[in-house]
Amino acid sequence: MKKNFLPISINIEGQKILIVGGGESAFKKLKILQRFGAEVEVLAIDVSDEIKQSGIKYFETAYQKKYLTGYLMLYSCTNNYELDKQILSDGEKMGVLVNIHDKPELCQFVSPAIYKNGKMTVAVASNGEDVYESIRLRNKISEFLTDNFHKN
Ligand SMILES: C[C@@]1(CC(=O)O)C2=NC(=C\c3[nH]c(c(CCC(=O)O)c3CC(=O)O)Cc3[nH]c(c(CC(=O)O)c3CCC(=O)O)/C=C3\N/C(=C\2)[C@@H](CCC(=O)O)[C@]3(C)CC(=O)O)/[C@H]1CCC(=O)O
Ligand SMILES: NC(=O)c1ccc[n+]([C@@H]2O[C@H](COP(=O)([O-])OP(=O)(O)OC[C@H]3O[C@@H](n4cnc5c(N)ncnc54)[C@H](O)[C@@H]3O)[C@@H](O)[C@H]2O)c1
Repeated sequence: MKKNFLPISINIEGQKILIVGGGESAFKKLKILQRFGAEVEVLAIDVSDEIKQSGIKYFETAYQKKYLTGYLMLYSCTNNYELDKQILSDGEKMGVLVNIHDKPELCQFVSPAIYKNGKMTVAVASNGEDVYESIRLRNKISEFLTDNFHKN
């Protein structure tokens, strides 16, 4: 079924967010979420050293549905498509919003390309259909704003 993603801004200051998967993609996602004040936790069979050293709470274990309790939302960055399908189904049942990294067909929400400067945020998205165009447009906007308004 065709998806229609509504762009909204959610307050995640102090909210618990779970990342399933502990590799490079999970680390990138962690950095973005921390910029917005979330209390991020990571659950994965193997958690990378850079995630361990970032000081966040992590669980080095295999995913199970019971671990979803208490989270506002969840980002899955695993390397297992069947597991990702299961996580989406579990999230829907448990009332946890699910994003499966780079898999729009398994996402309840998608992440836009962001330019953030103080309280102002510009978010560019393509309804999950053309991420490279989102990144290109964000970069153009970012250059324009930096040149015209945010010169140091
Ligand atoms: C904007 C950003 C936000 C973020 O992730 O926070 C984001 N992707 C980012 C980066 C990025 N994504 C990809 C690469 C190349 C990596 C590589 O190949 O090495 C890089 C570059 C990189 O990693 O540097 C590949 C990719 N991504 C998706 C697919 C599948 C597909 O499109 O079908 C494919 C494979 C495409 C192909 O077939 O080639 C899907 C999604 N990516 C989205 C968001 C959502 C759509 C948003 C929208 O509506 O436009 C959506 C639908 C789901 C989601 O993940 O939420 C972040 C910008 C970081 C920044 O610069 O700030
Ligand atoms: N690395 C990138 O830059 C990149 C770029 C584009 C797309 N992707 C996609 O993003 C996803 C993740 O990429 P990555 O490079 O971070 O992968 P990775 O292989 O480094 O990490 C996968 C993580 O999933 C965990 N995992 C697997 N099965 C699990 C289970 N049952 N329970 C708990 N944890 C489990 C592993 O322990 C590991 O920490 C993949 O689908 C990949 O195709 C990654």
